[in-house]
Amino acid sequence: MSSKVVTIGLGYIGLPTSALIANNKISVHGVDISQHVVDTINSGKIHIVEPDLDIAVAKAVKEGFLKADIQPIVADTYLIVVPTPFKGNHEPDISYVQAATEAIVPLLKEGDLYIIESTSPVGTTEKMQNFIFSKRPELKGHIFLAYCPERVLPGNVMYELVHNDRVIGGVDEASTAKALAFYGQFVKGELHATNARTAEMCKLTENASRDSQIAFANELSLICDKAGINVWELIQLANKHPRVNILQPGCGVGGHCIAVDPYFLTADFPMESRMIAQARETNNYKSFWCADKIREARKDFKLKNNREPTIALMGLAFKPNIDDLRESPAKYIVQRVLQDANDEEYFIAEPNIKEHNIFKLTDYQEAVEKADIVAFLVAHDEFKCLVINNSKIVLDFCGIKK
Ligand SMILES: NC(=O)C1=CN([C@@H]2O[C@H](COP(=O)(O)OP(=O)(O)OC[C@H]3O[C@@H](n4cnc5c(N)ncnc54)[C@H](O)[C@@H]3O)[C@@H](O)[C@H]2O)C=CC1
Ligand SMILES: CC(=O)N[C@@H]1[C@@H](OP(=O)(O)OP(=O)(O)OC[C@H]2O[C@@H](n3ccc(=O)[nH]c3=O)[C@H](O)[C@@H]2O)O[C@H](C(=O)O)[C@@H](O)[C@@H]1O
Repeated sequence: MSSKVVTIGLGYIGLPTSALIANNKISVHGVDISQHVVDTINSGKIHIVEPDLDIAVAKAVKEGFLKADIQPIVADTYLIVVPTPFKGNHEPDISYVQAATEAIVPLLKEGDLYIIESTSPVGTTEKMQNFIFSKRPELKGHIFLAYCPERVLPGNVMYELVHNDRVIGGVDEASTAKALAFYGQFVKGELHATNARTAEMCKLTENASRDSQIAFANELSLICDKAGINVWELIQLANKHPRVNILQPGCGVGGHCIAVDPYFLTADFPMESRMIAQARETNNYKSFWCADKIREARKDFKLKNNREPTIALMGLAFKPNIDDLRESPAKYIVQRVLQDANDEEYFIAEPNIKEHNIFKLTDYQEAVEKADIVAFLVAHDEFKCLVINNSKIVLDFCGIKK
């Protein structure tokens, strides 16, 4: 049983995890390189948006079980929850995991448990094991190392952290057993034991699988557009088959997970992961295609009406009903269509954010009223209730009217 946990990285995953552990009356020392993050948490507040997280953090800090700091301290369990982005060439960047590990190497002692939760390329846990033992050879055989990926869905993190099943893979059986006992203290979902490489691969598989399934839906949308078939109706009908379950097409795939993690496979296994790579390309191409459709609609309108149209671009977030713009296909489309246009021809609407440092935002109802062409990029709930005058041209890339 853990008496002291150090979590490294207090973001969307590290902070909720720290609060959950602390609220199970286990002392947590949360570490982040951002002084703002540390100060905010120590004042009992939060720096990210996630339902019920504020209550969990306030309680944990007030009761003295959660403290944030810039530096780690001696503990018996260390959790690595730092970002794992990709570099410009789509190669995984594990430098944050490396830096976080470096920071705790001097603190490690016999019997300690080291766990990586960050989404990582296959072999990362073994790489960190080798790194730790290169610095501290006397720890060989005396500490436990494991990988346990996080699967929570933003917006429902506090529930899923407790109730989701977890896949836990140690570098050896003793490490797996030790990590299972750790998570058993606060997870109610089932805990599945495996080895570290399989656990790493499992996380990448889950997100690559979803990416490929969305690519299939996006490919269908391209075929249907050419064939003059309503893709939303088609998918609804196909899904009436007992063994078919097609996902929804959209304007591309965004967020910092599904649009990123499959590259961790294509970078390391380029010859073996051609379908996964193709799915990434299909989903990226879909955003490009949507931008071109908007440009075409603009040209057609100009030819028919002898004037430039006004265009409403509806949504900037990477998926419905959130304010997160990371890797957002809608944002990419807006940037692309604005390249060859005058700002005054466009109204950009994103009901989940108040202002943006690059785009001038317009109220979504006003945008629709003023526009000749309305392009729906994100299926936000607000947009579904809009009544649109028949005189307007509607480009529905996300199934608003399905
Ligand atoms: N956000 C999500 O929905 C999910 C994320 N993941 C994975 O979890 C990992 C963490 O992601 P998020 O929490 O979303 O990232 P985030 O960007 O919200 O938070 C990471 C935090 O780590 C801090 N940090 C960076 N380097 C550090 C260091 N050397 N020492 C201490 N702190 C450091 C940053 O200042 C930041 O506050 C990533 O690998 C991500 O792919 C997995 C499942 C879901
Ligand atoms: C396999 C899986 O469902 N992974 C989840 C995913 O969270 P995320 O919010 O990124 O996933 P998402 O809701 O599928 O959205 C990703 C992107 O895909 C698009 N999307 C999604 C479903 C669909 O039918 N069509 C579609 O176009 C969304 O609009 C968005 O742009 O990635 C998370 C992560 O790994 O960080 C993971 O924890 C979550 O459980």
